[in-house]
Amino acid sequence: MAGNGSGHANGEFSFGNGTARNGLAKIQTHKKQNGICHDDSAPPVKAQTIDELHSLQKKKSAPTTPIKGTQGAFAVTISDEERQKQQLQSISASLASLTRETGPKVVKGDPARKSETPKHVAHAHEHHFTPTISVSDSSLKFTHFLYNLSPAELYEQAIKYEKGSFITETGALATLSGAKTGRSPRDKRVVRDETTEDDLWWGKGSPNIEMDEHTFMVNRERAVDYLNSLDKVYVNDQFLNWDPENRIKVRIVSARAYHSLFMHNMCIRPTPEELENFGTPDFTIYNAGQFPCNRYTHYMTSSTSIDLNLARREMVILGTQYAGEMKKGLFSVMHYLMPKRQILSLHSGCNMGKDGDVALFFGLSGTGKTTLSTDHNRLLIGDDEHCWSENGVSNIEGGCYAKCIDLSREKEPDIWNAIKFGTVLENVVFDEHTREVDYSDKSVTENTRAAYPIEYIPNAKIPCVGPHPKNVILLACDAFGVLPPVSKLSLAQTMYHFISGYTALVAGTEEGVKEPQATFSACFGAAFIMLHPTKYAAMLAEKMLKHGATGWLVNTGWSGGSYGSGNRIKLPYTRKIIDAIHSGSLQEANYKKTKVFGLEIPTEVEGVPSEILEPMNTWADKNAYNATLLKLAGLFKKNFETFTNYKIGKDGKLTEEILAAGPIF
Ligand SMILES: Nc1ncnc2c1ncn2[C@@H]1O[C@H](COP(=O)(O)OP(=O)(O)OP(=O)(O)O)[C@@H](O)[C@H]1O
Ligand SMILES: O=C([O-])CC(=O)C(=O)O
Ligand SMILES: [Ca+2]
Ligand SMILES: [Mn+2]
Repeated sequence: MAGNGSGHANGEFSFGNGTARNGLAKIQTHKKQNGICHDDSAPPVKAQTIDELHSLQKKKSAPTTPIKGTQGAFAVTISDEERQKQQLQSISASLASLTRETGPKVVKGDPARKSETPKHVAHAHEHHFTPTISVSDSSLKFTHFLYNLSPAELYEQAIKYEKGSFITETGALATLSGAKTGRSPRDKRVVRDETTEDDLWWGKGSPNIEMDEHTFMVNRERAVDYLNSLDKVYVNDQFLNWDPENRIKVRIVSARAYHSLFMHNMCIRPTPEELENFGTPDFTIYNAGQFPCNRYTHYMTSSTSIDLNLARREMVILGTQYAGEMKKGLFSVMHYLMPKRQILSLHSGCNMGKDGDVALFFGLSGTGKTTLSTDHNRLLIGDDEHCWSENGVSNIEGGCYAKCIDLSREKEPDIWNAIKFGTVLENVVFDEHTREVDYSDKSVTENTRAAYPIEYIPNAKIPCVGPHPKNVILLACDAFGVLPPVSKLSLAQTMYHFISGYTALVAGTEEGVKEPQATFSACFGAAFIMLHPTKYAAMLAEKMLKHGATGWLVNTGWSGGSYGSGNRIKLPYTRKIIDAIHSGSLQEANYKKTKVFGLEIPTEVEGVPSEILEPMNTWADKNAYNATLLKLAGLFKKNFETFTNYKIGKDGKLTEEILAAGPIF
């Protein structure tokens, strides 16, 4: 009966009578001189009212280090007031309608906080504004903007206002991307004008579906009107590219806290000081994804349109809330801007050994860039988008975007541990009570994803830059199960496979793909390139030659049969293969040449059963193997026909070598 108020030694139970030694303590009140009772167990709070008490909870955040350029004798110091005003003007310019003289009033802050009276108000578009009765209602309303909110603030916004937002057991923000759970490449359009006409890759095989300037403006206005019709929008001002000389300033205007947090994680986060001096962005995204495009508009073939205008440096998103569109839209922009500066942009992961040896991991969606570049024994430079310049490599992004389907703590511990507070978890299924995520559940989609800042990986290399690559690893997830787990490539073979960009597209990342199927995607990312593939290929060949990098082809796909009968190569084996590439031991191995594809395969790799290194050994039916091998070779040949008329680089010799480096049968 312990704890019941009375503890008689003999175990007898009784209620205390108030005077007994062991009974309940008698309530004592201290009589004060004025006769008022005080609960003085703790010092009183420094507030007179509840509102005042709540106002004490938060303190004003401000940059703590001095702002660059304001310290010198001739430095112009602008006041906080002035800076706020400039920022407001910049954002109201972003939100301005291009057809109406007055837009909504733009104010900073959360409309839910009624007590905070806006300090500054700007009219989106202010020139010759004469109030007349013909002014529309939209010019009288307020649009609030929430500027570079922190993850904690965005969590609160998402949970309060966005259905389907939940905190998981480990603290991640689980969210739904809506009807679209993958990118929509058939709805990605690029404005064809005088400059892009000659610069860009158009026509067969190109990802750049054309649209005209006028249609872009129609969609832009539609997106801006939608955003302005809301009570509030989110604005992110961030950077792309860790190379300080080639850093790009981006602004993302979006309607959802989910989108703002996603981009907070995926782009490079400015310091408070950098944000103060941000100025005008180099590129702006208008994400009105909840709102469809208008099918009566010219060029529109569905209710989704992702429109890129390079001259205006703007992108408009209508009809899809899949956040990957923003990430990959900006990647397309980099694929245009960087080659203009002789810098090669790459759809690759990148990591570095303790001794400074850098490896690039190319591959289409789902082939293992994120999984294999996230390596406990190496420093992570980035998982998806890089630049290779005269100075070495640099990550374009500030975060990672990992596939989560069947994620396990054992096989991918670093990614597992990165799924914590601040991480966006898209389209996963979780227990309604414990909020434990079931990573094997595909009920919403196969393409479940986690977006987290790169520093969530313990051995991230920050700043995310490194020296010139030593190994260039081409990842292919071969659903046919005929490509060897690893082969060493000549430069010509590397170029052949880079231009081919083969994989079996894993279900889900692109809309409408339900099971693996053979895909060829030039430069392992045709959906994102803007120039002709041979332009990137020539740059890669030149850089690999100059810096003595070795090319490798790694099959992270099937072994022992095609999809359906064989199995995916075990991740621990692939990791062993990658280890041997990094350590240099695979360079020294004995090799033999395969039939048809002419690939050099090692006879031994430490930690990998030797019999799987030659795919034919793993197939029970050798005839089926040979037939499948020839079938795939035929698909390669057919795909490469488009490129046979192009010269790669200055040297005609390399072009011929590349053509000869494909399958021969
Ligand atoms: N042998 C293997 N090698 C690599 N990945 C494997 C292997 N077997 C299974 N996988 C799984 O395949 C997926 C690879 O996805 P990953 O996120 O690395 O793709 P990605 O190349 O980064 O694609 P994206 O560009 O779409 O982000 C992971 O879910 C991983 O667990
Ligand atoms: O873009 C996405 O949605 C995911 C990704 O990295 C890719 O598909 O290459
Ligand atoms: Ca990835
Ligand atoms: Mn990718």
